[in-house]
Amino acid sequence: MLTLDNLRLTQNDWHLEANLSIEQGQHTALIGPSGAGKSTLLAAIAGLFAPERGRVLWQGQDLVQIPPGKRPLSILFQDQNLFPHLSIAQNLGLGISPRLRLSPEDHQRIENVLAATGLQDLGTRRPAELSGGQQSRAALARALLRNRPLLLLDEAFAALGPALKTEMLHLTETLARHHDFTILMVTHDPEDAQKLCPQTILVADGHAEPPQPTKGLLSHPPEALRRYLGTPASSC
Ligand SMILES: Nc1ncnc2c1ncn2[C@@H]1O[C@H](COP(=O)(O)OP(=O)(O)OP(=O)(O)O)[C@@H](O)[C@H]1O
Repeated sequence: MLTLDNLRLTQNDWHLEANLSIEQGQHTALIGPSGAGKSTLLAAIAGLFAPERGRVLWQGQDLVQIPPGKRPLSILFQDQNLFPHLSIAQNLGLGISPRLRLSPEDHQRIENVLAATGLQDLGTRRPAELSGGQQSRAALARALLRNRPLLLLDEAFAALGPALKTEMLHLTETLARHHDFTILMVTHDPEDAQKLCPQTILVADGHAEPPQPTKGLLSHPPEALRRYLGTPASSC
């Protein structure tokens, strides 16, 4: 279980508070107005942003003192952060050994995740030689190889066209179910939340609310969400 306990994040005069839990294996969307703090919340969970107070607990262990690279999670951004001068297989290998000292078993694991993400035979290419969708697959492959139980997606597929984005969401869901990953996904698209996430955290007005069923939240949005979605009050 992921628990945000009395968490408070601050940047200048902006604040966000969170008191909530997410069961292991759940797929949860974060949705809310621009600037509400969705990315900052993910960054705090990942250890890239220090909270003013509170705890981030995974399976009861407080992560706040654990450096980002050692936390039980992977984070995917829209900018896939692949090293341009390395092949895709080498980019993946860095996740196993920063000096690319890889055993035959490591090479086999890399081949396996490339196959699982539909990138078999593309491991020798550099990122620039892949399409946007294939680069997204490579970033997902890297997260799979890390095999950390919590997967944070910060608008990871937002730059892809609608069909490709849906394909990536389905692939992510299938692989996450297979590995029993817990997913937290920031999205601006309510349809993404509905496709992948049975529950959603609303981030608005200085609070990250406990998760609610996505369907109910989107069909009866509270005022802050209605303003953000542009839903007329009469339709609710
Ligand atoms: N480097 C920074 N220095 C100071 N304030 C920042 C910085 N980055 C973000 N903020 C502020 O922190 C708040 C939360 O920003 P954040 O990017 O987390 O929101 P968001 O909900 O992810 O927005 P969006 O949907 O537009 O990506 C905003 O008010 C923003 O202006």
